[in-house]
Amino acid sequence: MNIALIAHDKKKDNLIRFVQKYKSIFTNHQLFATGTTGQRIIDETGLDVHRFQSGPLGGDQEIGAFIANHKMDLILFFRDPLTAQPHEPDVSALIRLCDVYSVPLATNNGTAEILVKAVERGEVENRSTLKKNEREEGN
Ligand SMILES: O=C(CO)COP(=O)(O)O
Repeated sequence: MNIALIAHDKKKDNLIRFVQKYKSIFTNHQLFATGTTGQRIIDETGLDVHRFQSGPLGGDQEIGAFIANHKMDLILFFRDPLTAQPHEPDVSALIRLCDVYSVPLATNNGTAEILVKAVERGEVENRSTLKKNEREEGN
């Protein structure tokens, strides 16, 4: 399963703690992240992470492109709702694409807890498999 991990600056500590807590689950999946978030996860958890550009430099859009190509199965995006982001349009576009493609998205710790437990139980669908099945069924 391809999982994207993203956190705004004031939520990065929060995300790191979350990834450490569920490291045994994350270790079984392919992890992707925006640049700074990804580097911190690598440094502080030892997990293998594919890093995109930093969010303000296009990282959110790169993850969006993966979503549009059915290559991202889950997004955990620890957003900071109290700080204006210079790349707010990119943030909105990423969230919009999750809705366009029905990709599960958590924007806070509480929802992320629920989703990661669903991943552990094997309840989150793999997008590429889902797309292949739809093609075969002619949808
Ligand atoms: O800004 C971000 C998401 O919108 C996160 O980017 P960084 O992980 O590079 O800080």
